[in-house]
Order: sequence, then C-alpha cells, then structure tokens
Amino acid sequence: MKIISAKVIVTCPGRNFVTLKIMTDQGVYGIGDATMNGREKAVVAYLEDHVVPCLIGMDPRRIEDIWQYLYRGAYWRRGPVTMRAIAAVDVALWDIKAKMANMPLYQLLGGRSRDGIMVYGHANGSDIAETVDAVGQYIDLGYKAIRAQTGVPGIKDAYGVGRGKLFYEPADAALPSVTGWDTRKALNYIPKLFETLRDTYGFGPRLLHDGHHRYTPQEAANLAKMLEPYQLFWLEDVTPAENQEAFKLIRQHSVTPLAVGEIFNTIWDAKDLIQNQLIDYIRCTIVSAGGVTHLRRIADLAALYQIRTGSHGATDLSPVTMGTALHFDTWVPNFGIQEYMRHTEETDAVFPHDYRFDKGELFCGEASGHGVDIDEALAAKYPYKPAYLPVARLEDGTMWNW
Ligand SMILES: O=C(O)C(=O)C[C@H](O)[C@H](O)CO
Ligand SMILES: [Mg+2]
Repeated sequence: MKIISAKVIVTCPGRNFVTLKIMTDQGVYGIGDATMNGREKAVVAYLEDHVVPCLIGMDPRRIEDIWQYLYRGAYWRRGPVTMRAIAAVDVALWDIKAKMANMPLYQLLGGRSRDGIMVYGHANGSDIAETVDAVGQYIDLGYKAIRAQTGVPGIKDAYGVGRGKLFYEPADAALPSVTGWDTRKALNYIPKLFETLRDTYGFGPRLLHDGHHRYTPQEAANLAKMLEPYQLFWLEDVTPAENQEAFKLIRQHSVTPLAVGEIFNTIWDAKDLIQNQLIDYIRCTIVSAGGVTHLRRIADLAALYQIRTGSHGATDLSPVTMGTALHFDTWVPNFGIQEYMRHTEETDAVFPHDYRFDKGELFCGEASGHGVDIDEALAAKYPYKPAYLPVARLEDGTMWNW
C-alpha cells in the first residue's frame, strides 16, 4: 500500500482552517487538521514544501515509522509549526488505518472506556450579571461544566469576552487588535463572579476559569487561593508555563485544581509539570501535540500521576481535531473533560461529521475512521482571510501576554 498524493486545503468558513488530505493507491483517503490560529500559512508551507514530497510512495500503514521520520528526521524538532504538520499527517494516517480496518478510531486505540464525553462550554458577559446569565443559559442547554469569563470594569476587551454571551471568537481582525489588561482590577473582580455563580446556581455545575497566561506566579497563587471557596473544576493557564517552577509557588498556596497545556507541543513541555505533580489536568490536544500517536504518550505519562486529560477544543481547531479528540476521549482511561466551543453552521457544513451533542456530552460516531470529512467544493467557496488573535497591553502601553 502506498501514499500516491497529498494536498493541503485552506478554507475560511467563518475562520481559517488548514486540512491535509492523504490519498492512497487503494482509494482510501485520510484527513488531518493542521490549523494554527493566526499563523496558518506557516504550516501550509511546511507541509507543502517539506512534508508532502517525502510522503509520496510511503506505506501509510507505518504510522509510527512515519511519525519518527518526520520528528527525528527533520533534525529541527518540536515547535508549533512542526508538530502541527506532524499531527496532520498522523491523524490522516490513523483515519486511513481505521477505515481499512472498518472500525471507528476509538476501537483501534483500545476500545471504549466510557459512553459520553463530558464537555465544557464557554459562557461570557461584559460584567458579572451578564456572565451569570450566560452560565444559566448553558445550564439550561444541559451542560454539566461551564467556563465563565467576565469583562472587568476598566479593562478594555478582557480575555474571553465578546461576540454574544454564548460565543467567543478572538481572531477577529486582519491585523491584531489591541486589548487591555490590569491584574489588580481582575483580582478584585473575578472572585466576585464565582461567589455570585455559587450563590445563584449552587455547587452542582462544574465551573472553570481561564487565566490565559496573564498573572505572575504570586498573583496566580493569590487568585487560586481566593477562588478556593468556590471549588473550581480547574483554573487554566493562570501563569505562563515557560518557567514551570512558577507552578510550585501556586501549589504551595492553594488546592484549586490547575490545568495547562493548550500551547504545549510535546511530552517534553509537559514532563516536569506532570512528574512534579504541579498540575491536575493536561490540556494538550491532537493538532498541537503531534497527533494521536504523541498525545497518547502524554496521556499515559499523566496517568501515572493521576493527572487527567482536558483537551483544548476552541473553534480554531477544526472539526477534524474535534472528531479525532472525541475518539481519543472515548478511549483514554484518564479522561477528564473536553472543551467544546461550537463551530458555525458554515464550518460544520464544510466538515461533515458524525459526532453529536446531547445533554452536556459529546458522542463520537461509529463510522470507520475518525468520522470527519471535508467537502472540497464547498471549502473552495471560502478563501483564506487574514485573521489574527489580539495582543494585550497594560494601561501604560507595556506589552503583556495575550
Ligand atoms: O480555549 C481556550 O482555552 C483558549 O484559551 C483559546 C485560545 O485563546 C485560542 O485557541 C487561541 O487560538
Ligand atoms: Mg485556554
């Protein structure tokens, strides 16, 4: 069996997605996601110029060997571009293997560990009252877990807020828009949000919050400690993870569960945090962390320390990543939760899929492969549009972490 061709498809049905389609001499094809929000074309070039030519003639059944070829063979290892390109190939090859075996992907991974995949949705509002109302709407929709982000008085476009209470789409401009940040204001406001949420809805709903890399280690520890009475499911990316020692400080001061990993690319990014038990959830997902082959290794390492998964599932990851993640979640023994921001109708039409939502859970389908396809004719109607994530600046103009 041989790979005879591979093509990279860029489409923008509301937002940009990069998809790799690998064709074989037996007529079976596989699809992988290679989307990197705001840097899409870097991955397109990496795939088209440096990966696709090497794939032609290879045996698509040799998933592990092709993974090692692309990782070790490139010499320049790791990084978001390389690992997304590897992920796209890996997912397309797992799709092919599962189709050849006439099985849904989760069966190939080891079979079902659970029936439904608990997801969390994104509630937001311009202030506490609006956010509390949005959380209520999610509860009414059947969600068991909800991420709550609020606008903060005095902060221009605080992270996680905008475009209606149930949707949030940050990559909104042809050049990065400028948002604001002020930790002192956030620390005075965010605990009140969670106090109000618990007063209003009790302790039944699982509540999550994303710090989006904004706090210093001391500020992060302070926030985690202040949020303790409200029993969060997790506090995410509360401080940047380049310096992982910082998480020790947070841990010393709080038992609020910590989650991190959406910008990690390999097990090497996660290893120390996992082995030192400084986090509770590892949030790497298929597209950013080298596909199914590599994510499985990260999850297995995490399992040794009772750390659970919490796949990133923002809308900048295509339905191909979502579908594949759901097969992974259906199998992985140490599953925690899956993020779920719903894609637009246009996106869902370009990527026909068989996963479905019901009462706070997603369910992967039983079609062979990962269950997601691409309608190329429809995709061609939505050409690439430059769209960037915002940047963040402090009040005095200093650049901060977005
Ligand atoms: O979904 C999340 O938790 C995010 O933090 C979303 C990210 O900002 C987004 O995926 C960046 O592209
Ligand atoms: Mg996040």
